[in-house]
Amino acid sequence: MSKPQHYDFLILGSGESGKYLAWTMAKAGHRVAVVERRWVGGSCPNIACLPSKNVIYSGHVASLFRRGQEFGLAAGPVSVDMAAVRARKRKMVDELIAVHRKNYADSGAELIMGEGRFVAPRTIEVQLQQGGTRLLSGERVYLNLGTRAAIPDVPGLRQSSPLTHVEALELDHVPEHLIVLGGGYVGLEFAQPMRRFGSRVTVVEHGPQLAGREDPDVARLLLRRFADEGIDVVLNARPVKVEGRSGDSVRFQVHTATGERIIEGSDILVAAGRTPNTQAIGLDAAGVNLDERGYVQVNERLETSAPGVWAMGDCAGSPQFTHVAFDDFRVVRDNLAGGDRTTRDRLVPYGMFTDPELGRVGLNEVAAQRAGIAYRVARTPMAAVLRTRTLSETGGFLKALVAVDSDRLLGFTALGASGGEVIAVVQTAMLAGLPYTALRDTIFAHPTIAEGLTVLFANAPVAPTAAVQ
Ligand SMILES: Cc1cc2nc3c(=O)[nH]c(=O)nc-3n(C[C@H](O)[C@H](O)[C@H](O)COP(=O)(O)OP(=O)(O)OC[C@H]3O[C@@H](n4cnc5c(N)ncnc54)[C@H](O)[C@@H]3O)c2cc1C
Ligand SMILES: NC(=O)c1ccc[n+]([C@@H]2O[C@H](COP(=O)([O-])OP(=O)(O)OC[C@H]3O[C@@H](n4cnc5c(N)ncnc54)[C@H](O)[C@@H]3O)[C@@H](O)[C@H]2O)c1
Repeated sequence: MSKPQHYDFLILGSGESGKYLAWTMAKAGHRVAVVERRWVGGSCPNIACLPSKNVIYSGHVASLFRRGQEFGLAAGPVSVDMAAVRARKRKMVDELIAVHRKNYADSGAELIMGEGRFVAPRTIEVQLQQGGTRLLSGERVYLNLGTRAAIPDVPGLRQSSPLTHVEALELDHVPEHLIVLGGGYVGLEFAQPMRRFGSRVTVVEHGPQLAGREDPDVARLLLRRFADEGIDVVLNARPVKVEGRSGDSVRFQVHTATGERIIEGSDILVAAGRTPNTQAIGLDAAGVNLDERGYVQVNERLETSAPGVWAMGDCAGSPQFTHVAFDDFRVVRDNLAGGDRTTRDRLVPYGMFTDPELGRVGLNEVAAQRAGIAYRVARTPMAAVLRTRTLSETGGFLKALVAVDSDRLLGFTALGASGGEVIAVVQTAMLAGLPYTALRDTIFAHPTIAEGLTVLFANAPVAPTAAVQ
């Protein structure tokens, strides 16, 4: 083996955690290299969070266009130009990539475009994008490998060349009939805008409800809203087989509680969870152990089984959100500076960018019941939050869980206009250890969605009389 080029920090994958670590350490004067095979800045700005929210917003505008008369606007027939939707998304992504490249240049961190593979402990061979190879070693090595769409083992599915979120974000036409496999985050965030662009959409979910980790009242409302928009949802569906080719025509056979069902569509989108990018990159040669699902095994300081090697973000089994990957960076950064920061007991908020939008922080009812934690519930319909009247977006509700033996906030769910924003208020109160009464008695600006918290908490939360249905 030729002699590797040595770095103080060698980072495999330029995702959320890796890029911030690279920029921070390079600015502090360290010699830093980041190896990235495709996406400058990782998934979030290129193929995940930000482009999907960009396209979702175009879908929202399409829905407002259709509702134009309701707002006193005489709208003609709506036509959707998917190539223009894509162009707007691409422009945003290009601008974000430029910002990333500038951050690399300004910080002095070296970005090496190519596929990395371990050939020895803390030593990576890179198949360079422009051809050739480079051998690199690191005093400290960080894995920020991310995940990719999992393709369930359904006969014919892989052969049908299904869309994943990557290809779905690059469509230049509206699919005639999109079948979405999976009713979780990705499935729901794609199903609704595609419907709003004019596609027929069928969501096939093998669980008993949409958004499986959420309370049934959240799932029911989303189901009703999807039905109102003309999205067909098949629950408790066991995929049997797929025939045909996505982009042309597909025939999807599913087994449901009421018997076999054939769904004929033009395209199929796989949104059924994630697979970590940890295979065939020599992690065994590096002494890095994986767990039974293929994620890198780490302790709460994100140290792997190999000395001098850390893992961060999705590939380390952290909750799969960009804000969590960012916090993984902060854990590593602070410990490098001599701190003692861990991933334990993090208060992780969630936002699902459906319409109505879902925001959640802390416990919901199913999680509290599963953990055997007693709680009281405060609940108010979004229609009682006056701002929603001004928007004609009155669907949804606010729901808070409060301890039984104190006024401590246990969790908060907002399903409705700005649901992903208003949770930040409750999250901050939870972090500060404030009782719910502090929010009840705060003067919030009128008319804002946050003002709804005073409405929500105006009446003392009550203990649930029965398990949530
Ligand atoms: C459609 C979609 C929408 C999402 N929306 C949101 C959202 O709104 N909010 C939110 O918080 N989260 C969202 N997520 C989740 C979020 O995108 C991920 O949790 C986050 O991007 C994970 O960041 P990461 O740094 O762990 O990995 P990534 O950003 O995936 O970075 C890993 C990088 O490593 C590179 N890589 C992998 N292997 C190698 C190798 N061998 N050599 C070189 N490079 C390699 C990959 O190319 C990639 O760029 C969404 C996910 C999807 C799929
Ligand atoms: N707004 C956001 O923050 C956001 C958006 C998109 C993705 N994400 C992250 O990415 C992760 C992955 O998203 P996802 O939607 O792929 O996964 P997910 O776990 O959220 O949902 C997958 C869904 O597919 C279903 N499913 C799995 N296999 C199936 C099969 N064979 N047949 C039918 N249904 C099947 C599951 O029951 C589940 O409901 C999310 O969990 C989340 O962490 C976040």
